Amino acid sequence: MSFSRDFTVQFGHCDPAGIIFFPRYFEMLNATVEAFFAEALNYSFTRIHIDEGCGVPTAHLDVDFRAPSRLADILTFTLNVVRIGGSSASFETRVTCGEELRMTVRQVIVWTGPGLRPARWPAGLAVALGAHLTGEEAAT
Ligand SMILES: CC(C)(COP(=O)(O)OP(=O)(O)OC[C@H]1O[C@@H](n2cnc3c(N)ncnc32)[C@H](O)[C@@H]1OP(=O)(O)O)[C@@H](O)C(=O)NCCC(=O)NCCSC(=O)c1cc(O)c2ccccc2c1O
Repeated sequence: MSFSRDFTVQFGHCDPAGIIFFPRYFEMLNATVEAFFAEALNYSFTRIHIDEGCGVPTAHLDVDFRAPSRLADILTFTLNVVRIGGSSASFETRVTCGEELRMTVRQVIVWTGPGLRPARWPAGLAVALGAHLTGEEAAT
């Protein structure tokens, strides 16, 4: 099951060349992941970070920029969970503007407990992530 979020490219997202500056994509990506945890997994960043003193830092990012984005473009970030490990999970996010592919991201996040050490996914969160698993692992 995919999770999607739309962002409109604003003036402040763009560089003097008139295209989106790449760190702004990563902020949108993080906003997508944050919304995915809150809305799809019912496990907000406030609960993770403030209430439980845990975290989900990104350990790995693999990114391809396929076409530039410009002011007023409406970008759709579509996130899929493609792997769930003991303490990590892999997300794949496609960024499109209409039919055009703008960026693809493969991201590994790691559940961390106190002291930012890796820890096994809490059982309920693993189940919630599993409900969103797509691809080969979901079929097995
Ligand atoms: C991330 C670490 C805490 C991992 O610690 P360590 O390297 O000791 O991990 P292990 O070897 O024990 O492996 C545990 C687990 O992780 C997988 N893994 C580890 N490294 C990688 C990697 N480079 N690529 C892919 N996978 C990796 C490993 O396979 C194991 O998986 P299992 O499923 O088998 O258990 C540590 O490396 C660390 O602290 N790194 C620095 C993290 C960091 O600074 N990231 C950038 C800034 S943080 C950030 O951007 C961010 C912060 C948040 O709070 C977020 C919250 C929510 C969403 C996103 C956030 C976010 O992006």
